[in-house]
Amino acid sequence: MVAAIGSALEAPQDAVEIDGRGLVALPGLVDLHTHLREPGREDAETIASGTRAAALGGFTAVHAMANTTPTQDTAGVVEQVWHLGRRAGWVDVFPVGAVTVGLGGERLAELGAMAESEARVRVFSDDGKCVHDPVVMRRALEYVKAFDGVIAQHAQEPRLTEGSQMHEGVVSAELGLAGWPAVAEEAIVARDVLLAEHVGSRLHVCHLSTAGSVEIVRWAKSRGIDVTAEVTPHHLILTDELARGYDPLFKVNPPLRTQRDVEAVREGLADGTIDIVATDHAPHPREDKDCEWAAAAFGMTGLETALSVVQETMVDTGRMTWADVARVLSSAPARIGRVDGHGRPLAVGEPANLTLVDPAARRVVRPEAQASKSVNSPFGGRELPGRVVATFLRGRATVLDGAPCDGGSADAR
Ligand SMILES: NC(=O)N[C@@H](CC(=O)O)C(=O)O
Repeated sequence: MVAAIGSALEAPQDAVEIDGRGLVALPGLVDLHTHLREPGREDAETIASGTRAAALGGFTAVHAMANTTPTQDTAGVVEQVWHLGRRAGWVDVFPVGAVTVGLGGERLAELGAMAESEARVRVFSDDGKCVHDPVVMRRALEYVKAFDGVIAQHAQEPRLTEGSQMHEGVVSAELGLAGWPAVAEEAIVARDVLLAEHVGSRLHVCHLSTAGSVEIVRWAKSRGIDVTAEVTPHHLILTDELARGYDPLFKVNPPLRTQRDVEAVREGLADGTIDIVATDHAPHPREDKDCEWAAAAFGMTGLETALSVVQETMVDTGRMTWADVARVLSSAPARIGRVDGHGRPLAVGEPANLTLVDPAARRVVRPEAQASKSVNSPFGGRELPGRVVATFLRGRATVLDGAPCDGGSADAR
């Protein structure tokens, strides 16, 4: 808990002192969209390794996506993930529940049991797959109203994206790779905001990536529809031009779009149409990325670079203040996920979930030196601004001097 704020405070003798000159203090960051891969793909990431990466990125809470093996579609599996998160001790792990059994898109999973479980699930998503059947989506939206849950939709019309490899446009035509058209995202976003309005429920749009989706969400909000949206760091900075080298590090779902889309999502984030930045940290082992483009997995890591990318694209360009960063990376995701004790203002009596950032620092990203078990970062070798100096979870340092406090977690080493 924050005991006091001010200058010339009486600190206990054994207190650790940190020189905060030049640093920005943010409420601990909250990620609404992380793939921790455990259970099932511990070769890509474990809850311990992924949450250690999260702490190094300045996070104190992450939502763990449901596309694990077994799927997080029962109270038993979400409780297992929740317990493993507690045991690792780096951040609070909030499991996301699957919307449908096995992400199959047909039968609703046991949403109520997951909500009532020890994990207290409030965010439900088939992320990686779209809940494409409008009747199933409608039922899910209706069902979660009972416990103030939210459906986080991976907006991808499946028929329009069969075999898709990258954004459909000039570059895909030139490279001869099957395209993933913007309309495949926008058609689902448009349908879902109308469904959310119809049943009076809460909708969250995962990794929104096109200019058209920004316009639809802007329209929906102006109509009073209860919709929120996220953008990933990579969609704020990278474009489909990067596919020209056929390097699968740049293969991701939804795909990297055009410069016009990048401009639109930046503008949408700055004006509040897009509520949050979420990492969509999607670790994959080398063998799933060191192969030809068409065979490679979709996804990129992001927990350890997210804050730097937001600084580069939004703060250093003058589009947002650090107070806005606290909103889009902490208070708003905490509110959408209905998590207690995170995303709170830095004030006396509040839990000391806190991140200290040095905005003047610069560093070259070295994926091999990161804490994630996987190295599929699209930023390897790139210089980015900002450095997380310290992270505190309920007053306990998880990161100090930019290094993990491994004593905090027996499982994480
Ligand atoms: N974002 C990605 O490219 N990949 C995600 C799931 C997905 O959204 O396809 C993953 O789980 O790897």
